[in-house]
Amino acid sequence: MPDIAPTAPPLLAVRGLAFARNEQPVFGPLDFDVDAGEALLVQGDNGAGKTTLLRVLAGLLRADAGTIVIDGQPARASLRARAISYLGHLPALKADLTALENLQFLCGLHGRRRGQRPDDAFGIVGLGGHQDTLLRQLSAGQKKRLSLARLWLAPAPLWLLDEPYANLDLEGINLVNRMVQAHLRDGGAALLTTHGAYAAPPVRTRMLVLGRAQPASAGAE
Ligand SMILES: Nc1ncnc2c1ncn2[C@@H]1O[C@H](COP(=O)(O)OP(=O)(O)OP(=O)(O)O)[C@@H](O)[C@H]1O
Repeated sequence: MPDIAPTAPPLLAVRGLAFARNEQPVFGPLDFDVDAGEALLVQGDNGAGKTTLLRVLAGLLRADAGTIVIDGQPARASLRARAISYLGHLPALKADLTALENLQFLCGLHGRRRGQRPDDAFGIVGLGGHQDTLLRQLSAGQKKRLSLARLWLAPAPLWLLDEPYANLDLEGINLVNRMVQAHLRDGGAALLTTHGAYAAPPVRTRMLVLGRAQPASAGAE
């Protein structure tokens, strides 16, 4: 008998996923997989449903049809909480806490990767010296960098990144790409929405184009 090694399930498997508002379809039905070590670039025009898709995957909106399976398990709330880190348009940060207090608070909620401390993340995202700055005194780009620090600290393997490049300077854009590369190298996966042409990180990437009459997903390197 040949020795056939069992193959790992995709980190994310989506089948027949559809979402409608007021009976008007926003997207779907969609079928796609994302493997560990892979990025999925979600593209489409304004209003095509990119943010909605990420919010459905994160469990913030309920799908009308379809299944979401994470690492071989149905995506129940407790699994999503462990497995998914969602970076949305609005940073989930508290205006009257300092930058460091925000990270400590979020690590308390979501846990943190082994060996990583909130203090260390400031240097990684280029916010060194801002630990004690109140969140409301940070610029939009600095807030985005703080959200990236939270993402960096989170232990979740599946990153859902909605416009992660927005408000960032060129160095910040490179930072996102380096973070995604390192995360994928560590066996994670990332879904990214973006309008930026520069924004495909140099990693194994699939494309998902929403809002067009064509197959929903196509593989790409
Ligand atoms: N809270 C809401 N209530 C009602 N309709 C909404 C709401 N949010 C989004 N929509 C509608 O759902 C559709 C998809 O919006 P979504 O934000 O997912 O698009 P998107 O592809 O992310 O767009 P963009 O590129 O502009 O960010 C749009 O037609 C939008 O008008």
